[in-house]
Amino acid sequence: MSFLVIDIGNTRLKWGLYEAPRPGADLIAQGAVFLEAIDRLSDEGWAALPVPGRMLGCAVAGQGVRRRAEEQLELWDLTPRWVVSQPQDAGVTNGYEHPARLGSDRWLAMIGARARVLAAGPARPALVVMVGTAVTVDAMDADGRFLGGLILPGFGLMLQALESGTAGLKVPTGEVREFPTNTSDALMSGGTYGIAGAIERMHRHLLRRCGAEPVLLMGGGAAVKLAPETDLPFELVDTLIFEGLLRLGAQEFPDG
Ligand SMILES: Nc1ncnc2c1ncn2[C@@H]1O[C@H](COP(=O)(O)OP(=O)(O)O)[C@@H](O)[C@H]1O
Ligand SMILES: CC(C)(COP(=O)(O)O)[C@@H](O)C(=O)NCCC(=O)O
Ligand SMILES: [K+]
Repeated sequence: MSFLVIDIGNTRLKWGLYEAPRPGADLIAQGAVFLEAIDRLSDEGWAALPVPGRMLGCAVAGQGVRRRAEEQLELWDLTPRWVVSQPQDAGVTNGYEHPARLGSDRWLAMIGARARVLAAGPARPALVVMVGTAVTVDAMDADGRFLGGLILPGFGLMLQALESGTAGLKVPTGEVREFPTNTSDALMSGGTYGIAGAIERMHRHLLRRCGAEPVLLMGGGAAVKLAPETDLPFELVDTLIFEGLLRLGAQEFPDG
């Protein structure tokens, strides 16, 4: 039975239709829309899709946005199910003080990352970086224990904050330069190196804590902007959250 996965972030809703709720299942179709366009999904992106049999999603953009997505899901006879971060699931242990307060997108990305690490060989620590509206840098040890993570503003939010909080920083988009010599480049380089620096810092913390080189996995809409400035070896994976949803989906819907 086909399986619809949905990831609602603070900028865009990403969706994917898989052939079954099972890790490694074939992706039949996928798409992404800005939150403003959610209300058109049933008329546009979803209109011609084969009817999904099951659905599982995560939503960190608030109740109102989630409800708008649920209205679009009425196109089909589906029960919407949304993931809440658990103390432990799918081989990952949640070290947050209040496990349910961890963003469900982060939780799913770590579940997806854990499966990837184990599939690639002997267990290793992992650094899971999601570059979206916000940037999260989450550390997981070789036993699948989430140790803790950082939250930073993403590219858009950093620039918006600087633009609205100052008189002299309303400038066109710049380039990343080692030694920026104009305002545009200074802003773009500051944001990029700010995020890259946080990743390097957390990588160091994790290496020190675990005594083993972590795998660095990066995803999210703006991960490609960061990739050229990341000196550490990394892997770009845009489907980490979907992979987490497939794993949880396989548990939730064991007979497909
Ligand atoms: N099509 C696009 N147009 C403009 N910016 C984009 C686009 N896709 C991704 N981005 C960048 O990625 C960020 C959002 O990534 P996304 O993964 O959709 O975030 P979220 O999960 O928070 O909704 C934006 O802040 C922007 O920098
Ligand atoms: C950190 C986030 C805002 C990231 O959201 P995104 O950039 O994917 O839109 C989201 O995961 C969230 O609201 N988390 C809850 C707080 C926490 O994880 O501690
Ligand atoms: K994010």
